[in-house]
Amino acid sequence: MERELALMILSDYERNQTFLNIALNHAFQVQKKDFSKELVTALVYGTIQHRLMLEYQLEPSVKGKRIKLFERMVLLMSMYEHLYMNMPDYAIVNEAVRIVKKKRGRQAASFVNAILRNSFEHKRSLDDLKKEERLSIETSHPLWMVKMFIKQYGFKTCEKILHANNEVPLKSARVNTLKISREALLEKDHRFIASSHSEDCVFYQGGTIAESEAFKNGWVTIQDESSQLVGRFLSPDKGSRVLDMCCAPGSKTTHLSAIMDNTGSIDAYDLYAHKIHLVEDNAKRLGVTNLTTHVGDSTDIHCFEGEYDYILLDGPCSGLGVLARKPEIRYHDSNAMDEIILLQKKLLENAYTLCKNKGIIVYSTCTLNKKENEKQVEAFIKAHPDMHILEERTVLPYELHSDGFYMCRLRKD
Ligand SMILES: C[S@@+](CC[C@H](N)C(=O)[O-])C[C@H]1O[C@@H](n2cnc3c(N)ncnc32)[C@H](O)[C@@H]1O
Repeated sequence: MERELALMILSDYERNQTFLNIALNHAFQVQKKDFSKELVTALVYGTIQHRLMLEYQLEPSVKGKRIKLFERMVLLMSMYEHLYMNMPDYAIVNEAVRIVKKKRGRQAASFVNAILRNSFEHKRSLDDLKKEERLSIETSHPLWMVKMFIKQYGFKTCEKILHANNEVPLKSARVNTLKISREALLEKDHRFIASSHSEDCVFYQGGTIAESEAFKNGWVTIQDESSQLVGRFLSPDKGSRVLDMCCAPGSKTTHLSAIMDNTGSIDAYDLYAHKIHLVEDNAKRLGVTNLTTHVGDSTDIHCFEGEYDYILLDGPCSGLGVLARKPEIRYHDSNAMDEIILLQKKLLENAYTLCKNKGIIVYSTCTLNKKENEKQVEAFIKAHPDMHILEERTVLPYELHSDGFYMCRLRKD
């Protein structure tokens, strides 16, 4: 049951080039029978997370053969179970053959059977590969990304980042202090434990956070710990005027409201109407009342120029800090990054125009690509000598077992 469902999700992902969480949520919603969500999630995410290693191991047995999409996903998932799930080989092969026979017929099943038996018997060594290629296959990150991280962070740090990207992310949430204190939440539900690194963060040891009473009551919202650091990095004063230029789905906007205790005002923009609805739903659940949402292009907002006390620009980015949560991002086309860098530059330019004198801007991204982070800010302050860096921080994914994040606080004066 779980394996069939996981294969359906993997095939949907592969065919439609969708995001894994979207494919997963869709399948979970339509599935009526009882099944282990945890096992399906582990099979799907694990297969995509380790894809390069799985393909490397299968390559000698499949070389030159045309393989249909469904069979390809069966081979990858079975190889994942073989290498990473501690399952006996006969059980993996029997299940794969049963499923392929049911969906594709006898011939396809015997094809899969032969390939799996052959590749399970002959584990391929990585010893002859160059250092960078070996790291690329071993951790399943494309070679261009490995080279980029080595260049920007050095080999040792790069190695730690890549391994951290293959860990299972913690179930983190932010306590919504508009409704409850962290102490009171911990008292009410012992499945939450406090993080020692930041004041609003808790980790959940129960099932799904979104199904907990605490979530339904608006006491917590799902947010990674490093993302929570961004709101505190801006720390707008109570009663101040705040602009959030790229707000959806609203994790940081609603955090800013909590920090301001619902005082002052927040204008929150996003380019897409359907995403603004998510922000509004979150704001309602969390009891946020100082927020006005707008659908709009933040490179092109002209009202209230020079009037905002605080601006958050948590803009679009390549997402290379969240590869544990969204493993599929690592296989995206690297050329898209140049376009994003240009968009970030335009957004920063407009942040400058909208910020008042002595105002504060926090620029943040969930990527570790320095061209989108340090280099972007460097070019920005060069163009605007009245902007000064107050503090700059990069959180690497292995430091707090969180997403990787970059944040920079700047003042205009
Ligand atoms: C990293 S996400 C923001 C996450 C959000 N700050 C949070 O914490 O929930 C970037 C957002 O920027 C939005 N975006 C992209 N280009 C934009 C633009 N030109 N103007 C406004 N929003 C934009 C995207 O739709 C996306 O929702």
